[in-house]
Amino acid sequence: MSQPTARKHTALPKARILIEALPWLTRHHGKTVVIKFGGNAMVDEELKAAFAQDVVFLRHAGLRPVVVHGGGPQISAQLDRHGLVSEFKAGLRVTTDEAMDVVRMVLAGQVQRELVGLLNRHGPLAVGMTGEDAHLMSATKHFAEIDGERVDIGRVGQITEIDTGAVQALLDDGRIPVVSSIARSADDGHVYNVNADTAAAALAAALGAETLMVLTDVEGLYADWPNSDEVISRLTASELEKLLPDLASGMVPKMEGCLYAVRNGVTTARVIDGRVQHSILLEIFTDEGIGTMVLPDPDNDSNKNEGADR
Ligand SMILES: Nc1ncnc2c1ncn2[C@@H]1O[C@H](COP(=O)(O)OP(=O)(O)O)[C@@H](O)[C@H]1O
Ligand SMILES: CC(=O)N[C@@H](CCC(=O)OP(=O)(O)O)C(=O)O
Repeated sequence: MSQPTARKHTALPKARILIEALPWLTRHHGKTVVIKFGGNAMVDEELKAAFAQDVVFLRHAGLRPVVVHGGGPQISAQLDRHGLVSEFKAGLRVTTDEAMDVVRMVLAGQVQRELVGLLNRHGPLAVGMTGEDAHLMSATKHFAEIDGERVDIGRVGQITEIDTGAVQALLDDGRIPVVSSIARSADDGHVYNVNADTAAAALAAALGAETLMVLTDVEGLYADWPNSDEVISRLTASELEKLLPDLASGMVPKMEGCLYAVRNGVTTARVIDGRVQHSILLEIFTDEGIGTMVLPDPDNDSNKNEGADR
């Protein structure tokens, strides 16, 4: 006779955990969240599977998650197999026409397919697309700026327009769009390689997303990288803007993207450690968060549309 009572008690902590999440879930019900999964965080099979579980959890909890994925290391490995060297300028890959074919093949044919497969283990949810599909992302050629000089870095694109129609239709249908950061050229028949952080931020702003979450291979934005591992836990758009000139490598497009997002209607942009299992749920369900949170300036009306160059 005592068994049912004992079972009830064992389940009580689980019930409490679910109820603790209730205020967050109520606040975010129906909201769009754009999650950028960086190539450097996609290193381990268990981590990738846990990432997919978190995204599916958000979807079943009533949010509208959109995944934008990277794949920098995977592209570099494939270029290497083709005997092509990888060179980055201002955090962006110098992309020859030959390299562009490899970029497209790896992002759309390999990395995106793998994520779609992992998400669809949980049901008919994920649909992969690139920025080429249904005019999702149009771009023109982007020139890097190095020491005040305009530098040609090949087929790297700067997003000029986003048509969110197809993504919204998928979200309305209960699907999880998984987007590769390749854009169609607005002026010739080519395609462009767009940094995935930049693409995620632009898409988050265009969708009017509540949150942009960027998963990477560090704990967050370090105050004095590489000399110290002190993570900046939260900062405003203006504070971030002051730090931008001192940032290096992959953090440049990431933080420019966060700045653009919060200055164009996204409520928070977060950089979190994708090497930690279930980092998305940890970020959501811990009050202080686990990474770096960028917030709009208290009165951000004057900042509208002054974000990063794109
Ligand atoms: N201030 C900083 N804080 C954290 N990481 C930084 C900083 N400046 C440069 N980095 C570098 O940026 C990298 C993250 O960018 P990137 O390699 O492009 O990751 P992803 O593949 O996730 O987009 C980190 O691994 C680190 O080496
Ligand atoms: C122009 C440019 O640099 N494009 C990136 C696109 C992939 C990407 O951004 O991947 P991560 O998020 O893993 O860095 C590249 O070719 O590596």
